[in-house]
Amino acid sequence: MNLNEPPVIDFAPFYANDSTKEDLIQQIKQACEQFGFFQLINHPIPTKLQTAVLQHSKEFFNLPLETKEKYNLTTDSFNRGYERLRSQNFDKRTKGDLKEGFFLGKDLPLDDAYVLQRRFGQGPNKYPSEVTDPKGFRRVMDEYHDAMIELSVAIMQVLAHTLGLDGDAFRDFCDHPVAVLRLLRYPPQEADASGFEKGIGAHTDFGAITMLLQDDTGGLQVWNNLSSEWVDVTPVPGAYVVNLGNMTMRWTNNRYLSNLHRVINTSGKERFSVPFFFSGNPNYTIRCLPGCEGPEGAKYPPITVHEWMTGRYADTYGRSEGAIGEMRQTGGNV
Ligand SMILES: O=C(O)CCC(=O)C(=O)O
Ligand SMILES: [Fe+2]
Repeated sequence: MNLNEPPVIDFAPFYANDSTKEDLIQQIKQACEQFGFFQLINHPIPTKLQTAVLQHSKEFFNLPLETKEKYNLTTDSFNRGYERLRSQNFDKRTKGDLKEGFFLGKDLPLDDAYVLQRRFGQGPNKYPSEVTDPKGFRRVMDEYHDAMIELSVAIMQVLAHTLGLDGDAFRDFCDHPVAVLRLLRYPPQEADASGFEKGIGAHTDFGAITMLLQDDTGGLQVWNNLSSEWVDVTPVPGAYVVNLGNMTMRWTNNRYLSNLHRVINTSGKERFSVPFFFSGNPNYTIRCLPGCEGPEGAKYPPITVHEWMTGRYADTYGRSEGAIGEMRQTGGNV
């Protein structure tokens, strides 16, 4: 059976641990093969926490530009903080993506072993002090980050099952992971915008899985390989849009798709979304999984998470060794 758009899947059977779990595994497997995208409902993240994240995000983006710029992520090499409008560019025909962002991760002290080793994405957060409740902002973001790591581990267990592996096959990958929370705001596109203008140009994600919370505005689209067209990922209140990143494609030798997606916000109002990128332990080596080789063997050489992520960011953001350049040249995030 072919799907017209990524399916909405009930995650409750994961916790029920009864015969319905096998059905859940099969639904996710099919979605991974056809779209590399699905939506998850009945997951354990409380609606109240999701609402609080979106509210704090909105409040931060409402601050004056010069205040937001104080937290610019280019002031250090930890990849945390504010990313101004049009910083990233996934479509060279435009002046850059029509979105602004704010990156958060696990808030690690400077003497953490991974931070000292300058492992990718490890470091301290930046927290804005100009929002009305700075402590609340920090508490909510930290709590949400922890909860999203737990959900990521659960989804990685299901992915292992879909591939006929033990539930803990990705245990080492899930330890001390690179996990990035990205608050995003998309202003409405101008009515006279060029046909190329995008909130975020077509790209694939770098990590293992992304779990995206979106408001009810709409505008996210995914490529349907079977019908060769963009299809909407229709907002479902409280649901997570889960998509597979490049690492999962490498693990499975292309059995699972790391699929192209983009955002075009023609709604006439601003759109908020919050992707969470789960990219695993920086020292873990991604290699073709047992049973995925096929007759021609592995298509991709082994690579560590640190090397992969550093390379992908350098390609698409023009950064290297922590020095941050202009984020203009990009060949897409594939
Ligand atoms: O905002 C969205 O809906 C998509 C964001 C996205 O694809 C990304 O940040 O990689
Ligand atoms: Fe993405």
